[in-house]
Amino acid sequence: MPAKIIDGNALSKQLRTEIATNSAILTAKGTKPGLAVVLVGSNHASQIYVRNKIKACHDANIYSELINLDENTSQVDLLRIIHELNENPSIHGILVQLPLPAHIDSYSVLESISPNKDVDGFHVANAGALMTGKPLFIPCTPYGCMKMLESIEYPIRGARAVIVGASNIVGKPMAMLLLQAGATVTICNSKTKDLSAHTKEADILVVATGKPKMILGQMVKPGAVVIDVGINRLPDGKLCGDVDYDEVKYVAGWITPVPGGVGPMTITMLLQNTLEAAEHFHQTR
Ligand SMILES: Nc1nc2c(c(=O)[nH]1)N[C@@H](CN(C=O)c1ccc(C(=O)N[C@@H](CCC(=O)O)C(=O)O)cc1)CN2
Repeated sequence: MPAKIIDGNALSKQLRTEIATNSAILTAKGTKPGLAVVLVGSNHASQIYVRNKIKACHDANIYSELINLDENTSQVDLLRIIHELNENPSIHGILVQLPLPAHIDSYSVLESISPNKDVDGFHVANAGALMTGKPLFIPCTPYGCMKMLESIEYPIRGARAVIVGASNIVGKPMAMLLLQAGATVTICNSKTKDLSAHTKEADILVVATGKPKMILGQMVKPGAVVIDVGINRLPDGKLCGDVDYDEVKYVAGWITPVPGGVGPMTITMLLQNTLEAAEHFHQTR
C-alpha cells in the first residue's frame, strides 16, 4: 500500500483560518499584525515566493508591505531600510528574502533585524534561543515540518530521526526541534560516508539537500515518515523534491509531496510568527 500523504495545502488552509481569526481579534484590540517583506533584485523564484507571502498576509488579516529593491542596492542602503523598519511601530515582523545578491553580506543583513521582529528566526539571538529550548521565533520551514508531524500525531519521543542537510535555515534548527521533542537525531551532510546506512535507520527522515530526487526507495526504512523540504525545478518545468517520490511512496508510511507539502507550510508558519510578534508587541506596549 502506498504511503499516506501529509498534505501541506490542506493543513495550511486549516491553520491559516485560525491565524486569520486570531489576527482579527488582535486587530480589534488595537494592534493589526504587520509584516515587511524585503526583496533585493529580481530572482524569479523569490518573486513568486514573495508574492505568495503578501497574498497570504492579506488573506490572514495581516498588514504587509513589500519593499522591492533594485539588484544593485548597496548594503549600506539595505541596512538603513532595515533600521527604519526596526523602528516602525506598524511593522511587527521583518523578512529579507534569500538569497541576496552576491555583493551583499547576508549575515550582516540578518543580524541587523531586531530579534523581536525576526519572524524568519535567522538572527543568532533567535538561533541561540532555539538551541536552549526557549525559542522566540522558530524558523518557518522546520516549524512547518514539526506541525506536519503533529498533524499525524507521530510519536516523536524515542524515534530515530535523520536529517539530510545541515543548513542554518533548515537542517540545524530541525535537529534542535526534533531533539527537544525527544527524538534521537543524526544530521548528515555532503561529506557523510554511506548515507544509506543512516537514512535506512530513520523513523523520521527529513531531506533538505537541494539535490533533485536523491533519496531513493532503497534508502528508506519501510513505514518511515519522509519529509521532503526540497523544491527543484526540472528542465521540463515541473517541480520535484529531494526525494524520489514515485519510488519512496511505496516504502514510506507517510510522505510529503512536492509541490503542496512543506512549501505552503513555510508561508503558513511565517504568518504564525508574525501574529506572535504582534501579540508580543501588544502585550509589552
Ligand atoms: N527569508 C527567507 N528566504 C527563504 C526562505 C525563508 O523561509 N525565508 N525559504 C526559501 C523559499 N521560500 C520562502 O521564502 C519558499 C519556497 C517555496 C514555497 C512554496 O510554497 N512552494 C510551492 C511551489 C511554488 C512554485 O510553484 O514554485 C510548493 O512547494 O508547493 C514557499 C516558500 C528560500 N528563501
